[in-house]
Amino acid sequence: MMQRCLSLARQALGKTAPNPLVGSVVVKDGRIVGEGFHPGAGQPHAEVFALRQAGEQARGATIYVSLEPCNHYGRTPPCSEAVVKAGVARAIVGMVDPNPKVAGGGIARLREAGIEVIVGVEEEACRQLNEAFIHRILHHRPFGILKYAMTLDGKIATTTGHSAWVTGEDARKAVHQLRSACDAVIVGGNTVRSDNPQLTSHRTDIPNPLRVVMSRTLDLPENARLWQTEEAPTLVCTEAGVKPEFQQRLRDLGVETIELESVTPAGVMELLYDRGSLSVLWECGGTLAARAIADRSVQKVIAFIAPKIVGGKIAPSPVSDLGLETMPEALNLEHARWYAVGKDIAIEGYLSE
Ligand SMILES: Nc1nc(O)c(N)c(N[C@@H]2O[C@H](COP(=O)(O)O)[C@@H](O)[C@H]2O)n1
Ligand SMILES: [Zn+2]
Repeated sequence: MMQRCLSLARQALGKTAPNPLVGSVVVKDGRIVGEGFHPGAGQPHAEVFALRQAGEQARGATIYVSLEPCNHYGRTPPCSEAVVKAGVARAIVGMVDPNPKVAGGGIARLREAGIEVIVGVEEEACRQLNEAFIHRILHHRPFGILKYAMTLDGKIATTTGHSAWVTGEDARKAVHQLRSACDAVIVGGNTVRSDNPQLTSHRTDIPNPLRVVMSRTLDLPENARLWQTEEAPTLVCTEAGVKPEFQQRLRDLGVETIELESVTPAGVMELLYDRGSLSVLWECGGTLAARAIADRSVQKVIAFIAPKIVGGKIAPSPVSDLGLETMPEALNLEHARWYAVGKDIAIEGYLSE
């Protein structure tokens, strides 16, 4: 049943920021009588949909929910009260809500009302689904994911800068899916000039992230595909007073421009936090990736590795200088795992906090 909650919750991937992904199921006499998920901020929570569908059958039933029911008035009233009012006998909760406004209060309220509560069922899977929400709540920053595709000899392009395509079709589709699950995707000016990317999900049935370009100099092409594709919003971050006429031309094309005091990864992550982002995908080149890692704007790394070799002394690699001199200084990914994606493999893991 908790797995069912998780797959319901996933239906809203990329749509709930700054809220978590949550699914809920109401079970009576071994049969599902109600289910729901949280579709997005401002809309009812998962439990409310599941209880609504269950109606009178919720009385004496068991409710499963992947995140502790909330116990506060936010954009919506507390779910704990809705669960109590519905006369549910038992609640099975995936994980405690790290939001300080909840943090065990929802569970305490249910117990106080005489409801039996079991906490921590499929907890690992529940935590993983909401890793970005947990990070955002605890660190007041979006969760940063660095994604890159490289050859077996660690290059993201040839010595001439040619990079289309390092990996095969399956890995590219996986990246489109990943973009759709994130709230923003960031590149630097170099990537716009060299790759001219679209940075969309390339599908109409899944969401697109906000596309963010970091460029101190605004040395960017007038006809980049980013300004010519309207299916996703675009934000260009630059410094005060840089190329005002070019900024105006971008705005005329529907691109938002913003002047920051300093265009650093941490500065842009702060801006995206203020705008409610949960997860941010870094799809940049090696120089910006190194800066993002150095200022702790990357929490997770997903590397796609293609079984091909390009060689070349000056061919670019996915992360440039981190100032490390010996192998023991290397950043080891925690909880690393690998899996096949078509003919390529993906390795992912977490940078320690
Ligand atoms: N248990 C649970 N189910 C859901 O479907 C949810 N969206 C949440 N979210 C928690 O409540 C906070 C948001 O509240 P509002 O949508 O503003 O009313 C969010 O931060 C979570 O703590 N919980
Ligand atoms: Zn709620």
